[in-house]
Amino acid sequence: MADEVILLDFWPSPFGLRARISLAEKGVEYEYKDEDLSNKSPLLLKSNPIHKKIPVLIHNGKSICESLVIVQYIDEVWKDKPLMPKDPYERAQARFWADFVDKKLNDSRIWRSKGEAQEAAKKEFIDCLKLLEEELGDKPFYGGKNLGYMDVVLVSFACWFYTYETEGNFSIENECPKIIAWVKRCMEKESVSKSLPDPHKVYEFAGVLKKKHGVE
Ligand SMILES: N[C@@H](CCC(=O)N[C@@H](CS)C(=O)NCC(=O)O)C(=O)O
Repeated sequence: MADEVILLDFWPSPFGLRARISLAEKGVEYEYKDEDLSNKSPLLLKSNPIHKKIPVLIHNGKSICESLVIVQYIDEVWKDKPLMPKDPYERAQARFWADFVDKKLNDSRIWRSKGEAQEAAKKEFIDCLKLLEEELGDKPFYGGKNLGYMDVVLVSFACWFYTYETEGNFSIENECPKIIAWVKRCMEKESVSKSLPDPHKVYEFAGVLKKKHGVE
């Protein structure tokens, strides 16, 4: 019997995008369900009762939560085009940098705030990207010759870069040209270019969110 794969997601979510890119890389067919996060579906509440967040992957009735866990699960179940490095040390490094992205890079103050808070967020963001540039080194991808786990984890934020730049009034390419060159390389992969939403649509969405939360 064919696998039943459902993804509970929300279109501009970088976390959901990690699952979408991984499933596309592996060529897995699935049912996509876009959630209204202000009115979460009973299925989402039942499948992720702890955090009540997207993404949730439901594979043959079993739910898997948290994007980093989901990407690793997808990689273990569908073995074609491995995302995780084979070597245990390199795997540990990939997990370390993925954790770094979630703890340090993911900061909505860069587009939601103004003044000092925004400047501080911008500086931290650029500092993080510079460290990530160093980690990439001369490799085409974090995964080496091919797209790997860390590439999937980080590139999911690329559709937000336009919002960060427009709201923060800076150019990521000027600050971190190697990161932008890497994003362009990732976008040559159909799994990435077909998954990432239009950055202008994301910007419009961010504007709506700011208005809703009373940020000018
Ligand atoms: N650590 C989680 C973060 C997921 C997350 O923050 N999801 C957001 C959308 S981008 C969400 O579902 N928010 C709904 C809520 O907080 O109620 C992951 O990596 O999956």
